[in-house]
Amino acid sequence: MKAHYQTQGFLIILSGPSGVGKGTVCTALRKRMPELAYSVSATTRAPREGEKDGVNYFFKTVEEFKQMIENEELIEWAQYVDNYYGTPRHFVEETLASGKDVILEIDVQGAHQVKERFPHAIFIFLLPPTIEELKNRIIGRGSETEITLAHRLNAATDEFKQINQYDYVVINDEVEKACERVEAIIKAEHCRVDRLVMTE
Ligand SMILES: Nc1nc2c(ncn2[C@@H]2O[C@H](COP(=O)(O)OP(=O)(O)O)[C@@H](O)[C@H]2O)c(=O)[nH]1
Ligand SMILES: Nc1ncnc2c1ncn2[C@@H]1O[C@H](COP(=O)(O)OP(=O)(O)O)[C@@H](O)[C@H]1O
Repeated sequence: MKAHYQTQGFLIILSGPSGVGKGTVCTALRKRMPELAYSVSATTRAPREGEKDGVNYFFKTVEEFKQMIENEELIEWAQYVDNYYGTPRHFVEETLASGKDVILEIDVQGAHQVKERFPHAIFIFLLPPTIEELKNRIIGRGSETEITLAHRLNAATDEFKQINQYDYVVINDEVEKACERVEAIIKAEHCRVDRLVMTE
């Protein structure tokens, strides 16, 4: 008898409201788990100070983004507060096939689409300890005007309602603790009985 784990990598979805700390937790997680591949999204949003094309996002014009949708180059895409965001297909499929796990840091609408196409993906909802803290984090980041802040908080109220569609919830009270929880989830998922492959 030979036992081994499934050789295809796992698709991990880290989602949750804007400002909860998805980017921060993902960056810290990649330090803890360098074997985890991170999918860089395409967006029509303007780069923030310090953001680099191909590192934080692939920055696209609306025309370029629409062409990517047309060519089926995205596994999911969503319009979020006036901009388009989407996950390039090629990198995700190639990396999973090579046996590496891939993490997507995407909004709740996108996570919903991924669930339809990749039902075995691992869905994690990152939750702020309180709404007040969520607001403070968005304000603290200094990236929003009063109007876009209000839009993001409104979107968050709808996003919380989707929490039951996720496999796991991780409260982002402290970055390191949240990372430990996500790491524990990924490691446990690798040992699930339905991931086991037995041969003679
Ligand atoms: N559906 C989808 N959402 C994405 C993607 N990339 C980023 N997002 C989400 O879009 C929202 C806005 O992202 P961004 O403007 O960078 O703001 P921030 O995440 O709040 O810093 C966030 O909820 C992101 O997680 C993607 O490829 N697909
Ligand atoms: N656990 C935490 N405690 C305090 N501040 C945090 C925590 N996680 C993230 N932050 C801060 O909150 C803000 C939003 O985080 P960010 O990673 O940009 O969120 P998201 O990617 O979900 O929009 C940033 O200023 C970040 O430094």
